[in-house]
Amino acid sequence: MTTARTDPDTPTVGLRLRGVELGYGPASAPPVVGPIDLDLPAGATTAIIGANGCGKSTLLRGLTRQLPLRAGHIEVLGQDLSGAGAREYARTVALLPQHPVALEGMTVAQLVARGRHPHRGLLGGRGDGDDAAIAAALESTALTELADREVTSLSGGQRQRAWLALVLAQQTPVVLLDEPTSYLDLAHQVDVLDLVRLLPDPRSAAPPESAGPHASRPADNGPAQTAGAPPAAAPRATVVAVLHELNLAARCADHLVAMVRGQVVAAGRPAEVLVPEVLADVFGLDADVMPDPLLGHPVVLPRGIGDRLPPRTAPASPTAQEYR
Ligand SMILES: Nc1ncnc2c1ncn2[C@@H]1O[C@H](COP(=O)(O)OP(=O)(O)OP(=O)(O)O)[C@@H](O)[C@H]1O
Repeated sequence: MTTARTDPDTPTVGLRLRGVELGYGPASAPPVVGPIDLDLPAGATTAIIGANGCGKSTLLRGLTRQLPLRAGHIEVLGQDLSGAGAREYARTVALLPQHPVALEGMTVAQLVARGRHPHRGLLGGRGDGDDAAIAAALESTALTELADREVTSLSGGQRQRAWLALVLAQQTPVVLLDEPTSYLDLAHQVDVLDLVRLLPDPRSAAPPESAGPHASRPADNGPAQTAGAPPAAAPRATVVAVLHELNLAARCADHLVAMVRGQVVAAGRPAEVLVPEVLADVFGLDADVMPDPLLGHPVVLPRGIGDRLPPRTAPASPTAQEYR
């Protein structure tokens, strides 16, 4: 497993699952997820991959307590938060759901401000810290100029960034994202994932600039303590994202978890998980994998499914030079 830090005072496991089972309907129905034991590294980015319907979103719902555990327990940053109230939990763990819906008439700024609710007392008003967190979240998602627009009037990608801004404004040390890039163009996908994978842990005094959207990518996909951009004094948030785009997952995540039918079948660094045997197990996909020539992370080259494979000797394709 990838471990993010060596400091003995900070937990190296962000989320520790033991015997976790999740499901819908009567308890007698078979679980959709589990039982699973899983350690996700603290201060690092984990991507969960797997075929449609294998239980990725269900697992995230369990991690945010939207879905009660049928069995087992989850430790968050070394703590048992099972007895914590909803507000307290939401100060530690934030979720960007797969299909969030904004209220009609709500502006981007109003939506993002909802991320501050867990930080206020029951009668508490909005303070300077709230305004700063909202402004920073809008800026890092490039939405400052759209702050007064109604969320429902935005494009799919802008809307997705608005929801991400809400999660950023929540300033939690654990951030869960269910397909955060599904409506984004390629540049915004890279931008958003680079933003979230460098999110500072809000419990530290890290300068917010360390999570800037254009911060550079470490070359080797290594664990957090070797990542090039943030200084050693800026611990990162624990981020868990469901991602379908395997090459982006390999580029942006320190750690991958592959699921099949509610079970974890592989977990580790991208180069350990994205191998042809695992891709065949998880997706029924025949694929080659090779290292990215510049960044070093694995790149998946899908060849086909089962016996519907195209011929291996493809006709010569035009070179980049010929396109120019
Ligand atoms: N609210 C629900 N009630 C009953 N069954 C559900 C519910 N939500 C999901 N399921 C079922 O649980 C299984 C896992 O669904 P889940 O959404 O967790 O998969 P996923 O891996 O996130 O899929 P996708 O990649 O398509 O988003 C599926 O069989 C799905 O039909």
